[in-house]
Amino acid sequence: DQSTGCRMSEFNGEAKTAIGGGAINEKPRLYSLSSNPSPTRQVGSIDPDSSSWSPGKSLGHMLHALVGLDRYPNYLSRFQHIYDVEALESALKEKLDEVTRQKNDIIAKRKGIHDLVCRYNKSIEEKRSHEQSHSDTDDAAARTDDTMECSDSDCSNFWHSELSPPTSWSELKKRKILNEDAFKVAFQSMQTSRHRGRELRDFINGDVDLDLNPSLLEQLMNQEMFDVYSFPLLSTQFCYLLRKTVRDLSDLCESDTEFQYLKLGHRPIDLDSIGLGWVNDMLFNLFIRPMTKHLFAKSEQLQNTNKSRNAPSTLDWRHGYVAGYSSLPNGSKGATRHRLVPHTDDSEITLNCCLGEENYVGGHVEFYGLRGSEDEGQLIGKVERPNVGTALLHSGRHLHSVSEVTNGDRYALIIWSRSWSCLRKDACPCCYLNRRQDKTCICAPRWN
Ligand SMILES: O=C(O)CCC(=O)C(=O)O
Ligand SMILES: [Fe+2]
Repeated sequence: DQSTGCRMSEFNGEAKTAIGGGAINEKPRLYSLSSNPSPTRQVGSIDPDSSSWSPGKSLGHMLHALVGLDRYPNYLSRFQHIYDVEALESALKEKLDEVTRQKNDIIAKRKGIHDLVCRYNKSIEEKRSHEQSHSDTDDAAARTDDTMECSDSDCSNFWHSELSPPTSWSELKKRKILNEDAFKVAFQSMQTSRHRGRELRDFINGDVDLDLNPSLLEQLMNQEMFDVYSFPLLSTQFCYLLRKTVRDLSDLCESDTEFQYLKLGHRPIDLDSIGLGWVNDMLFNLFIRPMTKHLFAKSEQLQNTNKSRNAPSTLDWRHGYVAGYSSLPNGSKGATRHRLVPHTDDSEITLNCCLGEENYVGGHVEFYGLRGSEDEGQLIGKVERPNVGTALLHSGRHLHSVSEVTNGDRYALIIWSRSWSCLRKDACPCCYLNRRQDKTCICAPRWN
């Protein structure tokens, strides 16, 4: 989610809930959990409330217990009092209840968002039919009825033609989804690679890896500052379409009482949830993964060391959303951010593509060095106003912020990508973020 990045502690005092407040974490990271039902007292004479062991209050205690359970047989036999074990039991149950609550919430929300998108599509089709058929209204009504039914539960097949997934390289080109130069780099690289002639969908689905030609890439990309690269990615038309879709859906959600509970435009809009996951897949597989192999594989430890230097990057997960900012933040246009405090993303590599508007003021992306490096916290540089369609690529642990938007509205498509199979597999989150390799962490194999 867009609130799980870690932010810099010096900004902790800011308003967290106000619209446009700029903060991204709902909860300060104090290693404590919100509520803690007192463990029931059953055995022993010591007052359990006076015990300093408190996995329900201290996230640190809970993590100790999880590592202990994972590492030692009969770990819990070390606890003298059963109520201490029960304290752990109830803390874990509370977490499990939270997982179930969030799961049910997500299922219900996704269903609601799906219905909202259907309603939006219907209104577009109706408008088009109306425009097209002044002469033959009966025909138009019949056509409209055909498009009314939506049984596709993942929204992927019912978007109107401009937002449906492209099925071939020529369609991708014709529909002008990508910036022309970016398309050429991807297409020409495909044609000169061992996967020459493979279908676009094989790449978008991740069935085959695209090798981007390094010299074409060099012509396409710029280095903005240490560890931050930019390149033209999407066409201005497609940026406009994404921006308009986010605004229209947010507006419809706000104005229709049936959908208001969804509050779609009050948070960044997850592309998967509105049936546009193909955009994430396309950008992830055609650009983020192959570019990462050239730019970050070593520095971010994303290269599988068992494989050759040419092995694809180990990124295997993506999450994409449109974040909206405004000088007048408002949920009905999908722009509730005013600015964003310095933070790191919960991602290995982040893609940040400017969707416009054309004339917003402010909203610069500022960078403050890699978490875990000597430069952490130093302002390294800023990207003031990229062209619409231009993307930045940076590592998720590069601290960054967005300055206040002082006029107009600003939208950005953000894609977070991770490497569950490699970088995150054997590292605790803290060592992962700081790239510690000394193996002294409690989670490391040599501990104890
Ligand atoms: O809006 C931007 O340019 C950056 C957004 C961002 O950093 C985030 O959502 O994590
Ligand atoms: Fe971010």
